[in-house]
Amino acid sequence: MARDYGRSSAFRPGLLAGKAALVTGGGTGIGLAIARELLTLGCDVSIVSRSAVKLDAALDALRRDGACVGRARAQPCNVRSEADVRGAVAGALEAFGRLDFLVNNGGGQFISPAADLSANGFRAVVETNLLGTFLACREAFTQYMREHGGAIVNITMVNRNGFPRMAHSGAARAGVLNLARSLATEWASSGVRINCVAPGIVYTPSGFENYGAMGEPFLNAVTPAVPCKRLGTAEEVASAVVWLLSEGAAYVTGQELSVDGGLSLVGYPFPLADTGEHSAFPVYGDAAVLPPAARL
Ligand SMILES: CCCCC/C=C/C(=O)SCCNC(=O)CCNC(=O)[C@H](O)C(C)(C)COP(=O)(O)OP(=O)(O)OC[C@H]1O[C@@H](n2cnc3c(N)ncnc32)[C@H](O)[C@@H]1OP(=O)(O)O
Ligand SMILES: NC(=O)C1=CN([C@@H]2O[C@H](COP(=O)(O)OP(=O)(O)OC[C@H]3O[C@@H](n4cnc5c(N)ncnc54)[C@H](OP(=O)(O)O)[C@@H]3O)[C@@H](O)[C@H]2O)C=CC1
Repeated sequence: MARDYGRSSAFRPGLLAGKAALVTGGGTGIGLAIARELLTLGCDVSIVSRSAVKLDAALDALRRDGACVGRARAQPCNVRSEADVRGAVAGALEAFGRLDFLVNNGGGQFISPAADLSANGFRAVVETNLLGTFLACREAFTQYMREHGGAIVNITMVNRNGFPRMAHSGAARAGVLNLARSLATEWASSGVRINCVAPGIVYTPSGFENYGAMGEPFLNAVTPAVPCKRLGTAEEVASAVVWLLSEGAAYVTGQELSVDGGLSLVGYPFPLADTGEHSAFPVYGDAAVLPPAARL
């Protein structure tokens, strides 16, 4: 029987009652699923992103959702803007009086061979994913968590072997993980934990719209490469985020949890065939000993 993951939770009801969270990119896809899960467990949630239209639609859906127990609010914020991020954290605190949890989910990238990336395109992706995460962490810490403790989860990406055609994003996400490790140590004395969740390929209509015509061929190529033979759901990512925020993860900090159906165990999100011809790759020794099947 199909289960409605969007309206139920694997966690006990009321688990996060009396807590408050800020979720960046909380109006769509994975961020919206995280907001919904937190609200279902009794947490008050501020969602922020650039588009007021997306935020309004999300807020409307969350407020109509009978499973959402906590209070929801929204505030436009571009995480690349220091002033916006400062205002988003201040707004969340003003509304709910506390900020126990921060989820840095807002982000993204575009597909491009590295050789074609402009400096501005590289900068846009690094600013969105790495600078934006840093700014939100710093503001949450200085405005509230330094005195009161808290838990932070950053959404990164399965990319430990790099991410061909998304080199800008792979570099930024690796930076986010290293940032998390530094902050986990620096801020431990304030009772702040910080971890990352690295999704594999998760189907979100909003996320894949971003890739236009390139999205479908990618899906066709990647699904067979996942050991679980399917893509992930936003709710599967949200569930991992909630566990890391919860007191059940009290001894976990500075870590990255992959939610990827095993994809990180077997290679790249992009099939190697997609990275071009390899006949130019040099050989040392006698190339003639390699049978045809050993050299494509
Ligand atoms: C199919 C593979 C899936 C793999 C798994 C991953 C899935 C996901 O992550 S799903 C999430 C998808 N959602 C998003 O990515 C949404 C957020 N993304 C964005 O907003 C943009 O990608 C952004 C991060 C680049 C920010 O855009 P914006 O601030 O609007 O950027 P500008 O228009 O100011 O452009 C700056 C710079 O970047 C170049 N650029 C932007 N888009 C593209 C593109 N599609 N292709 C090539 N270049 C692009 C743009 O040209 C600018 O550079 P210059 O022209 O040199 O000034
Ligand atoms: N889906 C997948 O397979 C994977 C996704 N991820 C990451 O997970 C996160 C969520 O992705 P997903 O839900 O799939 O896709 P979405 O496109 O639905 O989510 C991206 C969200 O980030 C927000 N956002 C983008 N740029 C900014 C910005 N500058 N300031 C504030 N908010 C911003 C967007 O809202 P708005 O446009 O209103 O600003 C949107 O809500 C992203 O960081 C994504 O890269 C990682 C690995 C795989």
